[in-house]
Amino acid sequence: MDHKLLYTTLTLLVSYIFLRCILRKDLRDKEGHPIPPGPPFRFPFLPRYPELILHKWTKKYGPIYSVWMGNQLFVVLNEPTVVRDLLALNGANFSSRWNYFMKNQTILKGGAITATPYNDTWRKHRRIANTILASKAVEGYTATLDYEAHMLIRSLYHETKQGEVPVNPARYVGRYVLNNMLSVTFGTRTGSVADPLVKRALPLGMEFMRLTGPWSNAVDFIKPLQWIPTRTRSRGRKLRQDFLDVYGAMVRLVKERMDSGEDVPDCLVKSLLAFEKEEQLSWTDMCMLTTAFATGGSHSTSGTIQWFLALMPSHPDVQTKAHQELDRVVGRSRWPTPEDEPRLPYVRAIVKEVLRCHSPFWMATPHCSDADFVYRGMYIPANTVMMLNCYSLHHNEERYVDPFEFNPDRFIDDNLSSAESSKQSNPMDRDHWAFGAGRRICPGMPVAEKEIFLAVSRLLWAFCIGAVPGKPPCLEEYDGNSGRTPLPFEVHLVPRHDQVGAVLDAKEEEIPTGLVWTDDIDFKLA
Ligand code: HEM
Repeated sequence: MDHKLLYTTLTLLVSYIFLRCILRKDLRDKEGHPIPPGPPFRFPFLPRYPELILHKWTKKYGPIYSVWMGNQLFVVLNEPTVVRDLLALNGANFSSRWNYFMKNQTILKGGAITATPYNDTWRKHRRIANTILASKAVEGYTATLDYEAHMLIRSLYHETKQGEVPVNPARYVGRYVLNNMLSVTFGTRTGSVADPLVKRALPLGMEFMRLTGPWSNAVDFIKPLQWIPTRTRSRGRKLRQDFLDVYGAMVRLVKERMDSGEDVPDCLVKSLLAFEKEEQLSWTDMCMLTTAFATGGSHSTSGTIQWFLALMPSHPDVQTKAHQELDRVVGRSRWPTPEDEPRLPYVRAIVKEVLRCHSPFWMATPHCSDADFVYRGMYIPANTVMMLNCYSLHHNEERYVDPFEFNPDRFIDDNLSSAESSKQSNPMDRDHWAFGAGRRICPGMPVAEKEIFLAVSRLLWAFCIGAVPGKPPCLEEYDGNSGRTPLPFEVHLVPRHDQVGAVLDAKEEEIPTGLVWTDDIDFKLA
């Protein structure tokens, strides 16, 4: 073979390999059904704010399309009927999880419910979560949620010196939802934003959201990168250890309280310890299940309340309407209670609109298919990642008039809870998709909605929420790759009327029975 021929052959070979690496693969099943259409290239990761490029593809390729991430096929679902048909009606096939390197293999190692494949272990863990989080069980936590919402508003009122000093609400809101989750999970709470557990637990949640974007880590899609000891991989391993240390110490504490004969309030760990043998729960199972509640349940809810606070300064008209409703229904001599919820349709509508406009997860949590499937003449192979594209679903012009406008009025006649709404037969009638879909739908919906309602209604009852001059909260960019929270911002919380202080301080409420202050406890944090 002369040099020229060798050179040409090598060039052709390299070009062939290169093109195989960057061009999409056209898969078909035995009957010739093609995979859903999609962009012509493969990607090692998608750039920051992937929802923007995905939405452009929705406009181009329609209600269902496919994307190759390295050698892994993703199918993106953008229209309510398609989501219903695949994730709900064919849930037996589309309820597993893909084995992401960072989230599923490194940090959660297939645990914490959310990373568990669709199998008997998932069924067992999900049953436990459903029991703790069912609407009926949530009634039992109402006194705690009520108390924590009061403490949230009161600490904001005093620590901002009645509206004089602007505040970054992240720590306050973070502690509010963390305390709720600590009560539900461990039967305990923290005493102040300076508590070591607040300082330790909130950053762990943030680190998890930064490390686990469904599109953002090249290491998830390019296998050889998984063998290299990168900084990201070390961060993932450290985070797992931190989860085990922090929440392991908390589980141990509940066990000690129970062993010493203390009457620990009903909580997740109490149930886990009761079912430990019967359900064959390992120590790691228990630590990871509590991590799912304390981290997954806190960050998402806190993000939603922070988005609400970030949105309000640029929507004085919305605040005025909410204030009028609150004055009419609740008055100024008391604050709104959980019982007021059905009579505050505009406040409820604000909560739904925040979840639509600023879902804490634009891509929910991806599902995965177990077996080959054909839908509308398109082939979806086994082990395909099924992506619920909340961004496109929430900006669908057919479902929402002026979808990019923040307009709570669109939900004014919607008196269903999110859990009820998700069960409607016409998927176009569902309020929003922030809690996911199908068999893996968020089991925390009832408690999350109650927490958000209490915080939002009381913030509106107590304050006019305004921007710091020259520093409006940013509504376009955000922090996190899977869960998203606003970039750090400050607001002025100006008491709305002269009875706010008197009502907030009227009585020193008692901590709901059995909850102990963590200040008094040696947490043995590693
Ligand atoms: C605004 C608040 C919340 C939002 C937006 C939210 C959203 C989600 C989403 C999108 C999923 C994935 C659903 C799917 O795979 O289709 C999920 C799963 C989950 N959520 Fe939530 N969530 C919130 C609050 C909570 C709370 C308060 C808890 C617990 C107390 C919780 C516990 C869970 C668990 C355990 C899963 C895993 C379910 C499974 O894989 O079977 N979430 N959530």
